[in-house]
Amino acid sequence: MSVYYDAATILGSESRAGSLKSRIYDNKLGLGSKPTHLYALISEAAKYDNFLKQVIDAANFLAQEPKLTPVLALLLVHDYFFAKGGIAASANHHLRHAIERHKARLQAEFTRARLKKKCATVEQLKVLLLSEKSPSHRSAPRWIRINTLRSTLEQELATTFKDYKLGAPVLEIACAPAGAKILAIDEHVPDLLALPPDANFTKTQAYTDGAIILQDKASCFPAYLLNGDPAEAEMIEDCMDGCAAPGNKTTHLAALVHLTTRRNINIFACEKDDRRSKILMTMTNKAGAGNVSVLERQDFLALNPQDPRFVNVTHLLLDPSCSGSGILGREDIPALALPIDPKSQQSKGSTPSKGSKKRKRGLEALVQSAVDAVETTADSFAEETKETTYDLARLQKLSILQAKIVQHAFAFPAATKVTYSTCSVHVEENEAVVAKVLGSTIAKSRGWSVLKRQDQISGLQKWVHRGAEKGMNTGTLELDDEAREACIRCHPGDEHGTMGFFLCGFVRNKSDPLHVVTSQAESGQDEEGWEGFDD
Ligand SMILES: C[S@@+](CC[C@H](N)C(=O)[O-])C[C@H]1O[C@@H](n2cnc3c(N)ncnc32)[C@H](O)[C@@H]1O
Repeated sequence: MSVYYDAATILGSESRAGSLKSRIYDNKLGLGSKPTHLYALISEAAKYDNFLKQVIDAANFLAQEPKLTPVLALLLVHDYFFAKGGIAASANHHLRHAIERHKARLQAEFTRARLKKKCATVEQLKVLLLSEKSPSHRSAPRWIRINTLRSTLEQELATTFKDYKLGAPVLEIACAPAGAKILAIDEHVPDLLALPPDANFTKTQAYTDGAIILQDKASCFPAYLLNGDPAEAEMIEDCMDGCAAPGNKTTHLAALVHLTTRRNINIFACEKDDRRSKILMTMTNKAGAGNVSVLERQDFLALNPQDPRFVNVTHLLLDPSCSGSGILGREDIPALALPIDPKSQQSKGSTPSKGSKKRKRGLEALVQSAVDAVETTADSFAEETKETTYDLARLQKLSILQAKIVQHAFAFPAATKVTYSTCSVHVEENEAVVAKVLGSTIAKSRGWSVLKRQDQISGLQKWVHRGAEKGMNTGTLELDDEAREACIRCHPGDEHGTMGFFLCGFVRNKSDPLHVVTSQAESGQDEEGWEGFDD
């Protein structure tokens, strides 16, 4: 069976549940094509669908080809013009003939449409078409953090990325094909690179050695904010990552504190889920983060802040479970703009799947590691799961849990700095949580306040997107301007090429005599109690 028929089956109306990747790799449809080939064909065709539809409609040949459906035509014409090897079918295959019979007309319409777009080459055309896609369809760069526990930026630029041209704009990189040798050194976070979205580095030595880590730019903000500038970082004693798996932020923090002169900083990494605890162990070992102590299957809320092990914990990083609404849907089954079908006299778009309630970003793929995965194995170690439906009740439940986690962190006796982050775009999980914890008894009694913008590490001070405007906050929990300005937001799919993300830092002035530590606060007993919460 041809890859084109298989792709059409996946995109067909009967087979739309689940993510694109799961549809391909679960192979419940009995498809015979190589998964890598299928995935590449569908995701590439989806990038240029509007243009291809226009060319096919103008060439107007579908009525003469009874075996060509609009989906098949789009996929075949994509490969005819854009794939390196052209149409992937033998010289006498009927699908190839169905396109080649009309090649003069197709070529003329393709050239006309390309020139109308003022593009001298097909490569220029591809870049332009990608940049024209709406933000939700636009790719974000592949962000790569250099793990300074294993390597340096200079070393990686001279080896893994030695053929790459530096300094391309992020938008150009986000639109570049996998093979484009361009990259940018990030302007906000040190040791972070932007590369073309589909570039695959999982087969490189650097990846195998843990010298490079695939991590979204926004996900690098929390550890960078928590660590602060070099002078401030010298004040760090022990750290706690309360919700750590798979460990991207934990290993980033480990790398940052390693740059201080203090050699005995311990990072406790707490993870309540059994399977994710194992991933966390794997990740910290691979990254060479020897200063991380993993607390396996440990609920952060069940930790006693007074435990003598945590007496020196000064810095806490909190990145709890959230709705994942900021995660860019790389895996979604694309809704293709299809050519007009003269046989049915109507043009049908393929509607995106409402899909399963929870879309795992690849933990399944970890288990089925034998599968010939297209995407990187690192994507299997997803930081968060994206939920596809949100209702207010669910968001409020998450919000309560998130606020409890932050308030629990406030109770650690030596704590002076806490970061709270989510990959959610919802105010309920973000500014509303900040407002709630600032108003809590424990925050007031222990002197916790927001880490003001002017006191943030320079790269994040200059980050433009701050907390949601007044009036967007929910209920009575409004933040004042200073607190709103202290919040950091990343908007998914904008020109910065990040996922949707939220971050807020909190600091405590230990020496302030006004903030007498009450025994109630020290033991973590806020008026709401600490019974724990299961989401
Ligand atoms: C958003 S993910 C963390 C991603 C991680 N910070 C990273 O950068 O790789 C949230 C994790 O926290 C864990 N978690 C949620 N609530 C927890 C709790 N109360 N105690 C410990 N772990 C928790 C979840 O199982 C999940 O693995």
